[in-house]
Amino acid sequence: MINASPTHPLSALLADVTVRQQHGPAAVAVSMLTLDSRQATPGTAFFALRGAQTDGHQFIAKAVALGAAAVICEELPAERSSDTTYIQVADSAEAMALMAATFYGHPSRQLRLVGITGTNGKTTCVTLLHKLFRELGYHVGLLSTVQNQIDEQVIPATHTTPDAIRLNELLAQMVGAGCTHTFMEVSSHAVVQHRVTGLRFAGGVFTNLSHDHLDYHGTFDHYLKAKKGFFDVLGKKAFALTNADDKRGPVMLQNTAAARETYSLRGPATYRARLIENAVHGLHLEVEGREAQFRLIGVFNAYNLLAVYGAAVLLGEDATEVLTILSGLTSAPGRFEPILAEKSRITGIVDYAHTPDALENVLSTIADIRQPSQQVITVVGCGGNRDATKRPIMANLACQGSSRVVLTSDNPRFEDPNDILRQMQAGVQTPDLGKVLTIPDRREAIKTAVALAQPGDIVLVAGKGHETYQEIQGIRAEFDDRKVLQEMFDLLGK
Ligand SMILES: CC(=O)N[C@H]1[C@@H](OP(=O)(O)OP(=O)(O)OC[C@H]2O[C@@H](n3ccc(=O)[nH]c3=O)[C@H](O)[C@@H]2O)O[C@H](CO)[C@@H](O)[C@@H]1O[C@H](C)C(=O)N[C@@H](C)C(=O)N[C@H](CCC(=O)O)C(=O)O
Ligand SMILES: Nc1ncnc2c1ncn2[C@@H]1O[C@H](COP(=O)(O)OP(=O)(O)OP(=O)(O)O)[C@@H](O)[C@H]1O
Ligand SMILES: N[C@H](CCC[C@H](N)C(=O)O)C(=O)O
Ligand SMILES: [Mg+2]
Repeated sequence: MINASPTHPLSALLADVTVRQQHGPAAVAVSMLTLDSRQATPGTAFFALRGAQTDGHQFIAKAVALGAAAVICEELPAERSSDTTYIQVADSAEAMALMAATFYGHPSRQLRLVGITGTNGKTTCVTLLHKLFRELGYHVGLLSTVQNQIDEQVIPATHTTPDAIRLNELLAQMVGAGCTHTFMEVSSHAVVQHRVTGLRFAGGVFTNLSHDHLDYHGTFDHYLKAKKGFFDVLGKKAFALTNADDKRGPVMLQNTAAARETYSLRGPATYRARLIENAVHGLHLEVEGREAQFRLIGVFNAYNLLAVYGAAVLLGEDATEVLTILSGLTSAPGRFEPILAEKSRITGIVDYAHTPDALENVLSTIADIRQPSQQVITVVGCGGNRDATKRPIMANLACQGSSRVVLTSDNPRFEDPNDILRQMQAGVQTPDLGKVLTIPDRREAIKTAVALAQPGDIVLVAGKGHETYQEIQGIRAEFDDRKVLQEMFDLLGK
């Protein structure tokens, strides 16, 4: 983690940290922070984190051998170097976040930082907010699954929410570039791993909660608590905006000190909207008494638009101006992105639906806007080394909403793709068996779906959205659903 920040005395970096034990001088100079022993150099502070795969405490000696000036850990090693200062804390990840914020000069305090959390819709909302605030004339930062941005400058993203060191480094760059606002996704992993601890948020937004990541969180209740943890620590000057129509929406705000605000398409709320039409050319909504046409499609996007509208108004923007700009915006890449076959009028849709709820929403949106003559052919897979319990559910949902389904691979990672596909097949009900094909190679699967499509039909390719790779055994090979779909339209003369 290279940075150009000046050197800080360790004692200054510990200002917000409760130290259990200290061995060595606190005046030692720290020029870099890292959570990876392999990145340690002289002057580095190394944080020993307990991870999902391994325990960073095992690598303390390695970091010290590479010159680490300080080690922050939960358990002190028995053998210690006299050239290194050892700090024992209750939670290394928490200490890392607090120290990273101090190291980078608390950039979140110099921005209006808004975090969006929820199972689905985070990328869509932060991307819309970034575009909206750019059009409103601000310098704006973005931290999202697809990419990070400072105004129009793109900085590739490795995570939905970066680790605390990288996150504060990026926020500091945003401040340096004159940004006044930053919109970021807050994943449940990020909350649990203290990636956002110590940041000052101007607001938090909740989209929805449904089945995902049970591999990591263990139970739905733990997953809910992770999301709620974000609102629990918001300050009293912040706003907490929640989806009143989601069963878990009100729960999120139970223990927050922030101002409680709500949005709803169904009942009373701070920000209310009414669906007038969900059509192939976009949504027609009435938002707080004003009618507006939007380019985004699907009732779920009415929620995203309303959340964005509410957040913008809570940040002090003019409601009419916000609506006018929002009505012209397009969605994030790979979210209900159309790929059209000109000759055959087949509509390809690439969408990042990788959870049961997202897939159900996308398919019901297609059902709402399609003509009765249009058949829906769905290509879908489930990620490897991720929540396996969603596999049979997603296969069944694909069958419920489609005339034909091609089950295929989606980043099998270190799992055998055939195992994943067998688990998906287990969710297919007997009457649906005839409509399902299983083709592990994603390119072949898309080709087959295009070959099956009749003129005018709809081919939904779900799960990878903006992703430009297929990850197999740790290797990412180039793969873009949008390009492959277009390639197959051309190849098959559609
Ligand atoms: C499950 C998970 O969240 N893992 C994250 C976690 O890694 P980990 O717990 O597996 O780490 P580990 O391999 O056990 O290692 C423990 C510690 O030892 C250190 N180490 C390890 C080896 C060594 O030689 N030296 C050394 O110091 C590691 O740097 C680490 O600090 O901490 C790492 C550092 O921050 C992350 O990069 C890593 O993200 C992995 C790559 C990942 O795939 N995460 C996904 C699941 C994730 O975070 N997703 C969410 C979004 C989900 C959504 O959008 O819905 C996200 O925010 O991106
Ligand atoms: N408000 C919503 N409710 C339900 N489903 C949604 C909503 N918004 C988007 N979706 C569906 O979820 C998919 C992912 O959307 P998006 O990328 O905005 O979510 P995300 O929360 O950022 O996901 P991730 O956790 O992977 O970062 C979309 O492609 C769409 O299928
Ligand atoms: N943020 C999610 C994205 C899943 C996207 C899907 N294509 C997959 O690879 O499983 C995750 O890392 O679990
Ligand atoms: Mg996202």
